[in-house]
Amino acid sequence: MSHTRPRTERGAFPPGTEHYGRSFLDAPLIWFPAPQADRNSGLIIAGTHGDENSSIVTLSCALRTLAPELRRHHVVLTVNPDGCQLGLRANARGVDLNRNFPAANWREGETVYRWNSSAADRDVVLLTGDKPGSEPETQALCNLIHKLHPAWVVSFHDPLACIEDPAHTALGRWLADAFSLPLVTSVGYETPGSFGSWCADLSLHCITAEFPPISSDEASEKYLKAMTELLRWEPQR
Ligand SMILES: C[C@H](N)C(=O)N[C@H](CCC(=O)O)C(=O)O
Ligand SMILES: N[C@H](CCC[C@H](N)C(=O)O)C(=O)O
Ligand SMILES: [Zn+2]
Repeated sequence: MSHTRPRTERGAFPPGTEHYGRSFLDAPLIWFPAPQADRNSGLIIAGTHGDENSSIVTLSCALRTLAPELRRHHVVLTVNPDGCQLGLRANARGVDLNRNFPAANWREGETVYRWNSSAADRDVVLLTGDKPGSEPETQALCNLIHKLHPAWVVSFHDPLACIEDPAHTALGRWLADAFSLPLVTSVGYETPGSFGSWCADLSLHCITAEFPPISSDEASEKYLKAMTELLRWEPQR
């Protein structure tokens, strides 16, 4: 039996999508439960930053490529659908969701990011939210994780071109090899109130996978095999 659907049948998602809340602008927050779920199932997320499209598209392509009954891990393609619709890093309220998680290190006020990969400085200002976990997209993802108890989470971003796995695990090494990206213990700057900070407070293993600055078109070719294998990854026995 083939592990993949023929290309002609990859236009539509397999059935079985569920909703876990609504965005600020009332878009559905969608997740894709794993047909092969068990206590080892992880959660794969993308689109926390709505302007980081290449991993969203590649993860979508992988979901439509793998024979659905073989998927072991749950997926959220787009944590921040309003940001995607508006072409924003932030959500529709100007909050960087990856600085809004109710982690012990959450900081009130503003945060900054780089305009694009050519920019030397992080000088574009966003908000961190009125309080930890103030945003509906953040709250809904936290609730989904409390319900699912995933064994691990892989969170896709771009364009820093690395696999950040502070815990040095087999999955981190596998990702670095499969995506041909360097394995690091930190992205190299502080991210208070980030998803990874919140996971660390919960002792939930979180790996951040940062694509390089690459188009969705190129990423869907270069990384489709690795992303499809990630959806059914299991540790070597
Ligand atoms: C260049 C891009 N707009 C950006 O902001 N890059 C990083 C953050 C990357 C990410 O959130 O995945 C930055 O340097 O702030
Ligand atoms: N480029 C991402 C890095 C996230 C780092 C990760 N360790 C996390 O805590 O989510 C950001 O600036 O939001
Ligand atoms: Zn990002």
